[in-house]
Amino acid sequence: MPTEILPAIDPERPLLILRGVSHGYREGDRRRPVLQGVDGDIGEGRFVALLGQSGSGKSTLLNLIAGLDTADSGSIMVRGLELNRLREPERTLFRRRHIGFVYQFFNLLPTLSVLENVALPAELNGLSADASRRRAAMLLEEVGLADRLDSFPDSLSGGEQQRVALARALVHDPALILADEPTGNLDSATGRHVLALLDQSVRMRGKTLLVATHSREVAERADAVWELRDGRLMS
Ligand SMILES: Nc1ncnc2c1ncn2[C@@H]1O[C@H](COP(=O)(O)OP(=O)(O)OP(=O)(O)O)[C@@H](O)[C@H]1O
Repeated sequence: MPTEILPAIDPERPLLILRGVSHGYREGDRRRPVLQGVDGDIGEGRFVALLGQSGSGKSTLLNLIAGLDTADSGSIMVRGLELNRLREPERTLFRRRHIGFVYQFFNLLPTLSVLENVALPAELNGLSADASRRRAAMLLEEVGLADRLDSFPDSLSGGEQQRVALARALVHDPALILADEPTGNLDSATGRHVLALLDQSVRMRGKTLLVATHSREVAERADAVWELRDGRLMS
């Protein structure tokens, strides 16, 4: 698929602007609303924690920002690029190029080695196999896994798998990192380590981070806290 079809993002424009974002899911013959007019802005290099009760719509919002789904109405702009105007193949390219995603259950590919898992997003963005592997190895060293490059994900602990997932989210130098309960499946000490690495990606690499979480500890580290209540953001 040619990468040229993705409209350019403008580095001068605000990183993320949400205006009146609404979304619901079909339930029988009606649509049950989940998000009902979400407004919010995130500037470059900020760490925002997204809180809200179970079922309040945190994952729904992250999926919309990642371009995995299209909002029913409203506007989601990433550096001037209006996601709701993109067609499916463009949204795939947008996500591949500009988003790093960290999931609660890691989502590593079991048949690829640790190094291959991390190198893949860089290769998908057109970097050569050699350069992708070099960059992947460097990031894996930074998260303390230099000696596990040839291991397979199922031989790693949860915390190690999440560190691989974090390296994978950074390898293609995305504009925005989205993390959905990244510490939710880890014990508290391991969760703290992963949180410190996420925080480092903001403080040292200037990355922008939006983390859906139930953890007060994550919220305390963040620059700002968004809380989803009744389909809207309270800040
Ligand atoms: N694909 C889907 N089809 C139908 N309903 C869905 C779908 N995805 C989510 N929902 C519903 O939308 C609501 C919001 O779900 P979502 O996963 O976004 O909440 P959440 O805040 O991330 O919850 P949690 O903290 O439990 O992960 C829930 O009621 C959920 O059942």
